[in-house]
Amino acid sequence: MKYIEAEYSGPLNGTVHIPGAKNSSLALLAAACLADDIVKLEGIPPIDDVRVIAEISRDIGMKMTREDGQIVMDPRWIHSATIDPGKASSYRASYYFAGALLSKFGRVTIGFPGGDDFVSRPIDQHIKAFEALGAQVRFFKDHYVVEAAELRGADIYFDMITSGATINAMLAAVRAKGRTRLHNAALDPEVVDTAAFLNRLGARIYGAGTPSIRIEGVPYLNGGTHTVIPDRLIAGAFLMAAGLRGGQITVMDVIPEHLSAPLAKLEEIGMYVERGENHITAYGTGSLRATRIRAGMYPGFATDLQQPMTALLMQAKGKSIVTDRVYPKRFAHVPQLRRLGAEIELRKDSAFIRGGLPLQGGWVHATDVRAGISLLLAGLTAEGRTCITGVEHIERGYEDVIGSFRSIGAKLAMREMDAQEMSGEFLMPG
Ligand SMILES: CC(=O)N[C@H]1[C@@H](OP(=O)(O)OP(=O)(O)OC[C@H]2O[C@@H](n3ccc(=O)[nH]c3=O)[C@H](O)[C@@H]2O)O[C@H](CO)[C@@H](O)[C@@H]1O
Ligand SMILES: C=C(OP(=O)(O)O)C(=O)O
Repeated sequence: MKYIEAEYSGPLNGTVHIPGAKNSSLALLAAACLADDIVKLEGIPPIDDVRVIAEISRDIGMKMTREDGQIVMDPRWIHSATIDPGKASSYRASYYFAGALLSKFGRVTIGFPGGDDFVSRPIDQHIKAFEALGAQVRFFKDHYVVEAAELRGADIYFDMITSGATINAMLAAVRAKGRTRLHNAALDPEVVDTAAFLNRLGARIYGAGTPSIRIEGVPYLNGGTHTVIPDRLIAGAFLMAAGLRGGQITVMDVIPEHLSAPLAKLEEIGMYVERGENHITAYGTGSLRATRIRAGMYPGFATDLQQPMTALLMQAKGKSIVTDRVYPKRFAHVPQLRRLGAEIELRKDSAFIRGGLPLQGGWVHATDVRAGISLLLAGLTAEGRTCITGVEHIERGYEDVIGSFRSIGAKLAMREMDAQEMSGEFLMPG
């Protein structure tokens, strides 16, 4: 079994090129099914979730190849809208295949979504959107079936702001008959990116990035080329790393506006942030102030950044509080951080952090991609060796986590467990 070994590293300094966004890529790759000709996508990261999509694409007859850094998708020969339950449940965004295949096939059979486990991740709003457009949805043990003889435009009111259901409703409505209006839509950059991509193929989506999106159905979509937006979550975590020990990190090829809320927090706790046109530099000043984080939907502080932020706030003297309004139970990283000596209490859906305490290396387990990054950052500030298992979760979102952090001076290595380590002595649950 693989694990990441992290050692105390001192200030981190350097420049990191930020890859295309995982969460946008997963939507765009499924959205390519809607086209009637070849689609080329630039900047899709070669991460594990994308490898699963390549397998699904092969199963349904969509040719997917990587040529000169572009992903080329040929949706003209798709012959099946049945997605293997095992593959669907090995990542979260498989649900986009339901929205993307429905208008062409009238019936999609697909396994339940997997992905990071935050206690509860319902898909009722996706189902509500499909039903509003005229589909019937039936549930079975390990899969569900979405069926619609014809999709007709409708008004859809989301009960809460959800990026996944907003994108999925757009995918289903693009080739529906007539006008669809999405109310209380998510504002996330990934929603805007998916709409921009579909519009490039000939879709008519208006208002993406606002709470009201209007979609005028079209009978077909052309091929085309699109570049995925940069990964704001990877960028955010690197910028936080600059604050750990007073370093200086520049993230290149980003859209600084996508990170407004986290950057404001970094400044609030005493870091210095310089915003360029397509880059951001964060400077750690060596002393951090405690603060209050309330993770919320975009443009709020991203739930996917509260875990690396927690690792950073462990370095800020005083009491910080982190609350997650999107996933109130998303604190699986906390018991693991405690194993390194962190004093963090979980009360009423908030983490109360007593910062400024020394950390001591140990064995910890990453239960999801951002928890893994949180543990990695903490490991870089702990005395001795921190060993992080659950690497497969981190690799769902990062192409080369070791290489990219090493390029800024982090002492990290990928290791294989030896016989003694495999005996389980080090793998006690949190
Ligand atoms: C692949 C992908 O893009 N994943 C991201 C996406 O997940 P995902 O698309 O699953 O998250 P959503 O934006 O849909 O979820 C937002 C909130 O709505 C709730 N909800 C959502 C759908 C639904 O049918 N019913 C419902 O109650 C969720 O429980 C959550 O509280 O957005 C999350 C919130 O920014 C991020 O943490 C994930 O990294
Ligand atoms: C929650 C995340 O991913 P997913 O929705 O794919 O599980 C994440 O990227 O932090």
